[in-house]
Amino acid sequence: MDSFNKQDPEEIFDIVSALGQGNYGKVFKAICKQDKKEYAIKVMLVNEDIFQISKEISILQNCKNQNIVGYFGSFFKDNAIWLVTEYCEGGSALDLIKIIQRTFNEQEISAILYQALLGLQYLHDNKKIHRDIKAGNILLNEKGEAKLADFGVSAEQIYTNAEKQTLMGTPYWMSPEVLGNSKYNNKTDIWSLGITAIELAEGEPPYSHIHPFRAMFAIKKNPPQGLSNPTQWSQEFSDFVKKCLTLDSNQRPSAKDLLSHPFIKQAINYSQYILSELVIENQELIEQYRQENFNRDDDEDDEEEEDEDQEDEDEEDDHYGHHRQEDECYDDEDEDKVTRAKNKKKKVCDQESEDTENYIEEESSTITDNKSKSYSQNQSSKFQKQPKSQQFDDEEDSESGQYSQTDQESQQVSQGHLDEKSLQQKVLKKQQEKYSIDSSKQISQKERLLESNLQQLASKRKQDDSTTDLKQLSKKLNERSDDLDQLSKGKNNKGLSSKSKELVEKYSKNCQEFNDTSKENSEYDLDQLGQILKESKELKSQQVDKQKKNLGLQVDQNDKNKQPQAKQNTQQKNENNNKNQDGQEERLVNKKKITHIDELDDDDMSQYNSNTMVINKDVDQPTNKEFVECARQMESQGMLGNFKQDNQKAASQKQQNENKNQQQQSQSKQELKNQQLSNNQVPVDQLQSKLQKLEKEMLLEIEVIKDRYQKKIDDVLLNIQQHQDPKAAQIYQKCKKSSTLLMKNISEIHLNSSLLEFSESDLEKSVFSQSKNDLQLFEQMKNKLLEDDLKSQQKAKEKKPNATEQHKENNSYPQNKNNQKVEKSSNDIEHESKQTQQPQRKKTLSILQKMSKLPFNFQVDDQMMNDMNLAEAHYKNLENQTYNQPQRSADGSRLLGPPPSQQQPSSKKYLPFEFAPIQKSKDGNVGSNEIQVGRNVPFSFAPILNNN
Ligand SMILES: Nc1ncnc2c1ncn2[C@@H]1O[C@H](COP(=O)(O)OP(=O)(O)OP(=O)(O)O)[C@@H](O)[C@H]1O
Repeated sequence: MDSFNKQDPEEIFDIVSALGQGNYGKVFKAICKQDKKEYAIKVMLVNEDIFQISKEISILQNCKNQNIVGYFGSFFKDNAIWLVTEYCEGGSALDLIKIIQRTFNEQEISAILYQALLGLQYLHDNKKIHRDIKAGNILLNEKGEAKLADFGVSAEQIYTNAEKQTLMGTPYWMSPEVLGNSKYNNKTDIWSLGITAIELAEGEPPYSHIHPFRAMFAIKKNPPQGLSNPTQWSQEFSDFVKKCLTLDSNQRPSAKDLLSHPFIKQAINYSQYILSELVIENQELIEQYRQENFNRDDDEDDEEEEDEDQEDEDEEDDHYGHHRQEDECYDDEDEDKVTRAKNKKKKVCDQESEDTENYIEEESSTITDNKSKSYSQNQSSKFQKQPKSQQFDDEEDSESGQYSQTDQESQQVSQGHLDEKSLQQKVLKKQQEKYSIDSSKQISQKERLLESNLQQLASKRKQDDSTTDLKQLSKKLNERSDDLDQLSKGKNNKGLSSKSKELVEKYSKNCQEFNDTSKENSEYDLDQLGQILKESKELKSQQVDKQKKNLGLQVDQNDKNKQPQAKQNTQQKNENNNKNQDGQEERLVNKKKITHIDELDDDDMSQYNSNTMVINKDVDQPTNKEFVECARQMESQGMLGNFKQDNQKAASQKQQNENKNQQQQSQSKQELKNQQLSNNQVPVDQLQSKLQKLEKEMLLEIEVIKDRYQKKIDDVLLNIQQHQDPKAAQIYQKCKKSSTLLMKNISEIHLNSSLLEFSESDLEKSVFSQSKNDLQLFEQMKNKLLEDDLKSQQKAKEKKPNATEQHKENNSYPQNKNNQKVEKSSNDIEHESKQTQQPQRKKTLSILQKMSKLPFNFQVDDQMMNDMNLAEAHYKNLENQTYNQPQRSADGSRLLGPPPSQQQPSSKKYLPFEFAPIQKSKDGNVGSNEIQVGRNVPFSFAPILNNN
């Protein structure tokens, strides 16, 4: 009694709430009036075993370790012992499993077991055996410390019974050596720790589905070897459990050994952190759980007072409890009843059950008196109604299974009950006081809890639902617009760089991902989508017109007319709808929401498509093969719907047409490509086809989304209208909200789409300006050649009079050496002129040839066309002149044909016939003799004459 504090504990502590109910008494949370710290007080009724309890307490007093629950003192009041220990905010590991409604994960398990092992190591080093290791006896606090508790009683029992091989502990956690009545040592705690590991992982110890008494024999006969389903767990964990459950206790590793097991070693760094988080995170739930339990226990106690029989049944239901005295009068029927009532899953086969039953019969008679005694002693009744003195004194009654109480004992029990009852009432009163004082605090706490729950829910939702996907998507699309930026830069640098190619591929991938993610999100706002599509369509149409104008192309009036036509169609459709649905006004009002989305039906989409494509229609459309491939990809993702069929039809038709043209085109395309490459020009077709493919993909995406929108919104509206379904209305609202995000992404698509167009237009401009440059170059060269030509003409004129004179003098083409000389010198001049002009001509013509094959229907200006036509005509004329002019024989007596070298003038091959249609002169003659050399004809194109 010396070890007990003589003071009245109620003067020292304020009991604030109940923490739990153990087999030996209730545990309360108390605040020390002096230091204002929180403590846990276990209130146990005592009897003449008080000396033994004080011995236990003294042992507890000697245990000072971070992983053993701290002891602060004990009080004796009203036949009850108040055991004051440190308060652990998290309660027991078993409590936590119930609170968080899940078993622990491996990290958490290793964290708990690591610290439990530290506690065990301390105990074992101090020659103590806990003997009741289980999840319910491992307490956790906010600091993340795990502490072994409830060992006080065990410690006492160690002293008194260890030498006698006493049956101690809680059946499911008991080691085979304890159950086998053989000598045991601290390794029994290791076994129990192994079972605890299973309990933490699976929620229950092995054999928990059968009655504790039967389980004892089952364990002995067929000891558990490890986790039920080791493949679900890591090898380390599985191995750890196996090692703990080594049958031969000598071979079983010690706490120290296990502290260096890989499964435990890994927890050294995170153990406290993880557990602290677990406790803090669930603090509110823990409080709630305690409160509920306290109220429930209180109710149960009231019922027990009213009905003793009921109380006995409650004791039978003590499934996880220690052995009870009633075990001696164990009744198979009762046990079956309990087992059935528990409705536990059957892990052990029937054969085993039968075996165990037989075993019970055999073995129960062999349990020693001593064992029975200690067994009974350990199994004091749940609410302490069975005084320990009787457990020891009334052996006969215990063994025969008779439960009898003397009046005196009944008095004690009732007194005990009263004490406990009054204490509870006090607690309740205190709680009420506290709650009334702190009611506002409580409310705000609850609000906070609610708020944090909502936040958690929201953040979970955020993670779970597709809004996250949309956010990611938006990010990706943003990236994509950067990509396109870079792409256009790449383009300006002439040709698709590998980087650009990479970007295009990346973009396609993004599109793909967009499709995937948007598929999951079915809550779109059709209204807004429709609006955006409409705007985008208009914008695009404007852009197209502008670009066409810039390029000197005619704006397709049909295109302009198409849109209003589509609108007219839709309006017509709507009007019809209205007519058909006369008398259903309400529905019409709502239907409008859909109908103006109907405006963006297939008509508009195809219009939209044609608008976006018109600029490229003569250039290099993506092949149908590519298109079909794209459609196929989307189909494989189940995204095409009706759109697919239409497009497939269109695609196959297009394919047929294209096949016809393909052969013709491919040759010229290849030529153009080669030329472009050789001239270091933009490989326009490559770029164009890529860009168009991207554009197509985007349009498909939009179409798919639009379809899905329509269906969803239709459904929802129908529900609202027809069934007045409030849930549908809610969904609709939700739909509206979530659509904002989606719209952002759709706008992104359009933004990018515009970007794409802009880059197309950039491309065109760049080609156009390049062509312009070429034109200027051409002009410069032409002028220079003209100048040169005039100069050489001038020169020729200066020298020609002699020749002419001589020619006049020698009308009959005499064989005159001088004459010949003169002729030769004239020819020389012409040849000189030809030689200087030829490279320049070559260059000019190559430019013209290049230009003739330029994309985008490049148009040659009038002046240039005129020049070229004149050049051609002049050439023809000269050719005729040359061929028609009679040559004279060397003696001048007869006319000869043109020399072989001039029969096919070499300059002919330079003429750009391909692109310069022959322009007839005013009189309708082409290349007539009327055209005079050196007057209207650009001299550069005139073939050099050999005026022999
Ligand atoms: N120091 C403590 N801090 C916080 N809660 C505690 C503390 N001690 C006990 N509890 C709570 O009280 C409950 C009852 O504890 P107690 O040790 O009396 O019983 P038990 O371990 O559940 O059963 P048994 O009596 O079989 O050992 C525990 O489950 C735990 O939730």
